[in-house]
Amino acid sequence: MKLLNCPKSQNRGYTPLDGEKLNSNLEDCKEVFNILSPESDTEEYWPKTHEVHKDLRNSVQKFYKDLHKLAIVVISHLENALSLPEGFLSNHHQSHGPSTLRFLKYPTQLVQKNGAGPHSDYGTITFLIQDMIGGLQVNVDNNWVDVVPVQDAILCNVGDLLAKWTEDAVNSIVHRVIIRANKPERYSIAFFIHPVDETVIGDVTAGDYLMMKLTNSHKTRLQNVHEVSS
Ligand SMILES: O=C(O)CCC(=O)C(=O)O
Ligand SMILES: [Fe+2]
Repeated sequence: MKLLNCPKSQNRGYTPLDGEKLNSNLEDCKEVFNILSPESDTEEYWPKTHEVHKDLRNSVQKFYKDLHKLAIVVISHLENALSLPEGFLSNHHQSHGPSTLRFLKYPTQLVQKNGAGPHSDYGTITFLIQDMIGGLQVNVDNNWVDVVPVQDAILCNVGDLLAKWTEDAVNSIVHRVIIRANKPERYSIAFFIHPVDETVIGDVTAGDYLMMKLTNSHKTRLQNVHEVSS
């Protein structure tokens, strides 16, 4: 199956195993497929329809919309819990905004390897769905603690912009993925909920912050099209 590589200035489409570093000091070992909102999604980044199930794109777009609705509910509850005015956070999110749905695959390794380097997520909140293989860890007081997979659970992480926005009433958490030796390949899905680009948070706009973080994590891309085993 052929997939168009993610352009450096954007966060969409396919990123190969060596295409991204979530922590500048470490090579990641993961494949990624990102989609933006259905309104800004274009066919060119998808595999050709004869290579995948014909409903794949529609189902993923519907999944995006459902997750976005759920995110607005969670963000509204957060406003309430943090005694913020109604709409203070939620009004700055739109279903056709820059939130990103990401599918990740971590291949089997013979020795333990870094899957995704230590980082915090960039946006408002992240929903994370992981399979039962394990390897996700959060950093608590300088110790790595396993996030033990729970069937059908959705994890919710606080992102950097939400921490800034709430003046650290909530904090983004540093996390990573390690690939333990001889484990089956691991799959996860992340939905990054980002405010619309022009939202001013502290001394930055959400769009500028996101662009700065994404540009740092994307390595130089040498090829445009990748042949991917399905
Ligand atoms: O695969 C995972 O469980 C985590 C991925 C992640 O943290 C990310 O893509 O930001
Ligand atoms: Fe993350």
